[in-house]
Amino acid sequence: MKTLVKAPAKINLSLDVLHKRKDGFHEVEMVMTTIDLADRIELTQLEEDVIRILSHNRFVPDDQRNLAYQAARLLKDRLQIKKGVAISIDKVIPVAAGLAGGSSDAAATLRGLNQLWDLGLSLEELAKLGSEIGSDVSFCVYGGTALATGRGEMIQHLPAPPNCWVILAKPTIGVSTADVYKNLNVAAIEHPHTHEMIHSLKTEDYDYMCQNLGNVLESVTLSMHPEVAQIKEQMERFGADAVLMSGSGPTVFGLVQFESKVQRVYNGLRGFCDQVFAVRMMGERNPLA
Ligand SMILES: C[C@@](CO)(OP(=O)(O)O)[C@H](O)COP(=O)(O)OP(=O)(O)OC[C@H]1O[C@@H](n2ccc(N)nc2=O)[C@H](O)[C@@H]1O
Ligand SMILES: Nc1ncnc2c1ncn2[C@@H]1O[C@H](COP(=O)(O)OP(=O)(O)O)[C@@H](O)[C@H]1O
Repeated sequence: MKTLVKAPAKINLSLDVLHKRKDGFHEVEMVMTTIDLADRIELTQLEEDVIRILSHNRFVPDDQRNLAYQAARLLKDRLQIKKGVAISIDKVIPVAAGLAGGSSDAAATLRGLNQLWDLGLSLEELAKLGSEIGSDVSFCVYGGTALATGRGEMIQHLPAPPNCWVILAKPTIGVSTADVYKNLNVAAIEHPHTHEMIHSLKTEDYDYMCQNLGNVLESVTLSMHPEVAQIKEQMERFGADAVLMSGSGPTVFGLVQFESKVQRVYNGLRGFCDQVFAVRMMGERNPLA
């Protein structure tokens, strides 16, 4: 028995940090949306009681460090499932990029195993389990567009962003999310306009959405990796309507409303980065599986 699940990447249209919590995590306010750049996860039931990870990407761990492995382990332990699973990950989303690739693989594994093992869990129950794996996993269980608060695991659904293209450019460096949060000076934060961003989605106002993109982690990653600033400049120079770093980076995304401009921005970035993508926002939430 097999099931195939899509694991889409996310971008943060806005990312604010309110304060550092006693548990070491940061209290955040993030508007997130899924984009049409996805890993494909194939889950095959095994009679032997093991979890196997198969991936051709050398940056993806094939043991218990893999977030998809952790998702299967969590379901097996909580629901006392004795069956095994082979998890094959066709990796498309760049790794350690600020696009939640690992979190989305974990979320897709939760949704897929719910179906494969006929567990009957709701998306809410899967999202709650996912929050034990990582802060971004709950959002990835639902997909779509949402305001994420708490450490990222509290989800309020929002309307899909106005139709547009997203050009993504990832420099060869990888960024550690923990290091970026560690280097953030919470006292000096200039807060982005989260409520205005939400308003732009509710009123389907593309220009207002572009004006209100903001990410407080951007300046931290930029100071650690100046090449990210160069990519931002290129993206602006080639005509993207608005440009921002996603999550803790280093991926930079540019929004483009008209298809006629997409090729120009895409080609302009190809000379600077190996990994460049032109995709659509997904808008819609994930099906249960
Ligand atoms: C920055 C964001 C924005 O969407 O995404 P990425 O850049 O990783 O994609 C997220 O907040 C990342 O979420 P995720 O990658 O799931 O983080 P976790 O595994 O839970 O945490 C990794 C580390 O980041 C720090 N962390 C994470 C979330 C948070 N609200 N406060 C934190 O301080 C902690 O040091 C933690 O040990
Ligand atoms: N399924 C997975 N895909 C990618 N990375 C994974 C996965 N499982 C664990 N990891 C580890 O998680 C780290 C963060 O990866 P990723 O989720 O791609 O980035 P980000 O947190 O920036 O969105 C990587 O360095 C990698 O070692």
